[in-house]
Amino acid sequence: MKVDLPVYKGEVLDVTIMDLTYQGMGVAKVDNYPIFIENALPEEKISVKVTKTTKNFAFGDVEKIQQVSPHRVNPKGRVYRQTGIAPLQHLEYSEQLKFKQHQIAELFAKIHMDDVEVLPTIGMANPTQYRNKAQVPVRQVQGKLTTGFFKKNSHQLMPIEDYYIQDPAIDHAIVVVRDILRKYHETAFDEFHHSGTIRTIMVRRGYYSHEMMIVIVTRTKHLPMADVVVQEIQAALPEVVSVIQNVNQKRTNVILGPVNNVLAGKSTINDQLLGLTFAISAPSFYQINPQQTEKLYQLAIDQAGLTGNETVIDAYSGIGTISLTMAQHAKQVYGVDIVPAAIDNARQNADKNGITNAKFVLDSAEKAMAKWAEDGIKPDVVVVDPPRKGLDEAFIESAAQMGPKRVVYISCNPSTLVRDVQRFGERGYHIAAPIQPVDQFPQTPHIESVTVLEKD
Ligand SMILES: C[S@@+](CC[C@H](N)C(=O)[O-])C[C@H]1O[C@@H](n2cnc3c(N)ncnc32)[C@H](O)[C@@H]1O
Repeated sequence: MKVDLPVYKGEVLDVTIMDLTYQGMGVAKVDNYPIFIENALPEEKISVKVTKTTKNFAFGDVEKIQQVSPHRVNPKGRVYRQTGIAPLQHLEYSEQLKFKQHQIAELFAKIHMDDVEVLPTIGMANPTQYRNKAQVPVRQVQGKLTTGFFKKNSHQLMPIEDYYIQDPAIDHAIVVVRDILRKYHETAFDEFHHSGTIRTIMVRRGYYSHEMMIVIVTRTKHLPMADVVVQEIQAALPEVVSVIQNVNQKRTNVILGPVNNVLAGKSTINDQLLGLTFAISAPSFYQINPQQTEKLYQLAIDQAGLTGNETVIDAYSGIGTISLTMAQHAKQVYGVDIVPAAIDNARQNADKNGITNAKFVLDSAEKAMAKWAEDGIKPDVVVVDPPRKGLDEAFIESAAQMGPKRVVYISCNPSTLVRDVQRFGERGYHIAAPIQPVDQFPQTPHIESVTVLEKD
């Protein structure tokens, strides 16, 4: 059935921006029909060109900003917007922090939990150059092996050397590695023909340790001239303690493949968090904003209310960062993660820090939780830090059955947080303190927060 829409593709019209979506796009409405517009801020009056219409909403591009928001700041340039590296960079930082606070509050209000208090977001003094990890695609651009970022919603590589939100030492390393790969005529990955060698360069750098890991992700098992390439990388970048070839032969958007060959140095780098040392391997998760992570973890520790006598479960433990920090204030900690390298690192990290009251299992959190419940483990506190999709319902069921006094929920996605809080609510848990957002991802719309739930 043909639907009459209030706007048509190609139309240019004047609108006022009312709001920002969770992705940081401006929202205007024509007869209640929303148009989502990049690089448009609330209260701005703009001329928008409609680029796409669907039954329920449209997308548009800014043609001209007629009235500029007082909160608009000088962005770094078009490429940064087009690639989505820093989609909120045009919004004053203090407003970004408010935006994140309000996003969480609004999502709770939508499910009629208006009484949930959300505190102002804890931000950074310098909200740029914070990322300790980069994964940049490598493609052939104008006949040359090139590094950069994909244009949004495409696989068109835009060459970039200054990534703005990454540690500048990492930006420098990417250019150095790119030039060495060019010098030895390595070929860039071609997705369309599934040919060429180098798919991605990944760099990790310890914030305190300055140890650097370079991961060269290849489509092929063989990396031509590997010896000289590695020698030159080590000579040019003295901080490098680990060079790894990761082999990913699949036709996939997943960045890392299953095979990691250490080409030089160690398989891990070390870094510190809250005074503990952690070994981190290529496939393991490690928080990307170390300065904010310390604030986040400290909050989680405080909210857990540990006195030294508690049993704690840290589900989605990664390399054991939260588990081991909490183990210093608890009787026993159990951690679980689904990635084998992360659990190897977690066990190694317990030894490294002389911590003997933390036990790690390799499993899915939902299965481990069910087993621990069967084994009669009675945690006082359950800490969860799941990926964006949030918690599995079976996990929540087992957690509630175990009856911990507190659940500390570290969330990187407010939508799934809200859903999971409701599910905990159905099983006798309520929010016990104001939710605290911590800005782990300045210049982007991503929102991290800590929520504490207590048994009714
Ligand atoms: C957001 S990270 C948190 C890691 C850790 N807490 C930290 O702060 O470094 C989420 C972790 O969940 C793990 N993960 C994803 N799905 C899982 C599952 N079903 N069961 C257990 N762990 C899972 C990932 O490997 C990753 O280490």
